[in-house]
Amino acid sequence: MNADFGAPKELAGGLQQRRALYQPRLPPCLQVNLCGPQGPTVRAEYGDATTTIDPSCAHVVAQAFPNTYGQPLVSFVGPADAEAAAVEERAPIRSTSGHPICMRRTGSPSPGGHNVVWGLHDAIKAYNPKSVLYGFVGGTEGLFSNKTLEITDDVLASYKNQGGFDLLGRSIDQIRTTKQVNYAMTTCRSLNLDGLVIIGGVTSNSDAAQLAETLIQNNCQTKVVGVPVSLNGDLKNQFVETTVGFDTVCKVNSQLVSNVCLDAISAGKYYYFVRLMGRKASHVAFECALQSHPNMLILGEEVALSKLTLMEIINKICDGVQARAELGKYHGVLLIPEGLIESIPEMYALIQEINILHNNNVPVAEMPSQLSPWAAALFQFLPPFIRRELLLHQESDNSAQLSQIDTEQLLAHLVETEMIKRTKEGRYKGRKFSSVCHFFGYQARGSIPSNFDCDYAYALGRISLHMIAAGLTGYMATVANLKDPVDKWRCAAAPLTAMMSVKRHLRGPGAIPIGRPSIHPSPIDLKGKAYELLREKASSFLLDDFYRTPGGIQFEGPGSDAKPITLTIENQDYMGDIEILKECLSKVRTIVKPGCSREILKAAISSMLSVTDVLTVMSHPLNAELPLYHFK
Ligand SMILES: O=P(O)(O)OC[C@H]1O[C@](O)(CO)[C@@H](O)[C@@H]1O
Repeated sequence: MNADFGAPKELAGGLQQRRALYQPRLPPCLQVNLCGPQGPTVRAEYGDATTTIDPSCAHVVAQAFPNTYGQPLVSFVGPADAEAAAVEERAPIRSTSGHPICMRRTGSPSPGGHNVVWGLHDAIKAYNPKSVLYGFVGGTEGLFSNKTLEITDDVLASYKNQGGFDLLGRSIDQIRTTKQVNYAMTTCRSLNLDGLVIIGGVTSNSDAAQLAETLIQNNCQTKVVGVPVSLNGDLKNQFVETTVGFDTVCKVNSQLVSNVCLDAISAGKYYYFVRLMGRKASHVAFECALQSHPNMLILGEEVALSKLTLMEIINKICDGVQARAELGKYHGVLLIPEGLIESIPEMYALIQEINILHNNNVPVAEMPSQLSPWAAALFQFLPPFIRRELLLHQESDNSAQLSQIDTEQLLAHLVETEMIKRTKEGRYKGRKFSSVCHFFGYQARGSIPSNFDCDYAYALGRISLHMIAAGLTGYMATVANLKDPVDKWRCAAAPLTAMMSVKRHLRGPGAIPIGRPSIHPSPIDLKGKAYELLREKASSFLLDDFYRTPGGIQFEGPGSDAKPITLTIENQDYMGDIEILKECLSKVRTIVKPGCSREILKAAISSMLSVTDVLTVMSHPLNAELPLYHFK
């Protein structure tokens, strides 16, 4: 374990130091703490009782969480003057911010994670300066073994608005077994904690729900609160619009992808196969495609829905390569999510067989010989590097180690083989196919967080304190209206059980046990507006080299308040966007002549504006009137 957790960091002059001075903007209801130590506090308002996201399993969730199921939604509002409480009258709070992370799935470092701790610290001190905030060093293992670091202004100074999660670190990814839960409970008791804040994605927050329930059952007073932090962007539901870290990671990766696009078109000789992080869901790859317009994007969700086989995917890519060759183009960029491999039906079945062998403690060297005949045949067909990677021990959610499987190399290898075959058969007459592979994974995770992630994370940290102060347990801190400026954000808390569902999955041949209730990753909405837009543009992306260069993250000036396209589009209120529409029109005015045809207008809009703007213009009720409206 790193002994230097919490040690002051030397910040590079210029940008890094300047970022440390950035003061996150606060949603209105949280600004009250700025009124000074005697100022009023935030008030919790209780709404309707909740059930679960999937009503068909409400009874299972209710049974598993008898004390925390059905709790009401809570929203936080500014104070009523009469209720203003002097700081001195409030009892101090002892809270910790655990980062129960680790392993490989949830809780991995996400840009913005430090600001949750900072927000919580500032809120706890504003609540009562005598309150104490501890962080568990080394993540979950620090929680189990009660290794804490007191978070103070001095400790935080060089971590504000900085990337990574090196303030507290990470270890394993779960608080799940009875032993682990008991260790956590012992720590909560021995520190006499009022609250435990768990920062992470779907897995960490599912574990938080279980811990909250267990603590109540064991009369432990510590309140457990979850905070949605995950670069994967897959903790998304009617209560949670996005997770902290997703915006930054997509911006960094979009820049890298667009750099590769420009390189591809400049050199004109390589196909770049780029794999992006995101676990089972493809949100990161999807957002990066909307930002940078690569030639192809293979979404895991599409593959799973259409049950595309590996060879069908390869043929689809080869058809694209061939269509481009007919236009004289021998370069291109293809994006894939790391979860693609598990979305391919036969690969999924193979991975499941390997998992069963792992669960039965079969030595890795003996596994290939114990596969079923069809799985063994598929396994033998795969290149040796993929075989080795597939045999790695699975993650705690039974999935393969997705970050370690070079799916982009597998696809590039099979595409090359197929293109050679097509050449030999006389079906392809173009130049030799050449590929270069990349995995854009870890390089984005430690990035300096965007303004959006800084603000969002800091607000969630502050909300956590108000949740603990209100006595909430088994809840997640949430912020609504994220697509709008911060002064329109609404702060709330939603019961973790309300986000749960139960998945049925096979654990052994023929067995049909029911999974435990948990928060599951949300896939891309294949009926959503963003996906519809991407589909509309797919053939133009494939053939026209419609690359877009969003550039690096901006911290000041134009672009510094840009939000994820998917977040914006899915929450777009077209009627309310007349201002954006007008702005789009004024940009278009500079390149098309009055009275031009609708097609030219559409092309101009597409080439000049971001996809968000295009969608805004094209879907706006005034769209039908556009030429008249604007050009008369
Ligand atoms: O750092 P590790 O343990 O390799 O974890 C990698 C995993 O973490 C994530 O970056 C975030 O959950 C995933 O996209 C990836 O599969």
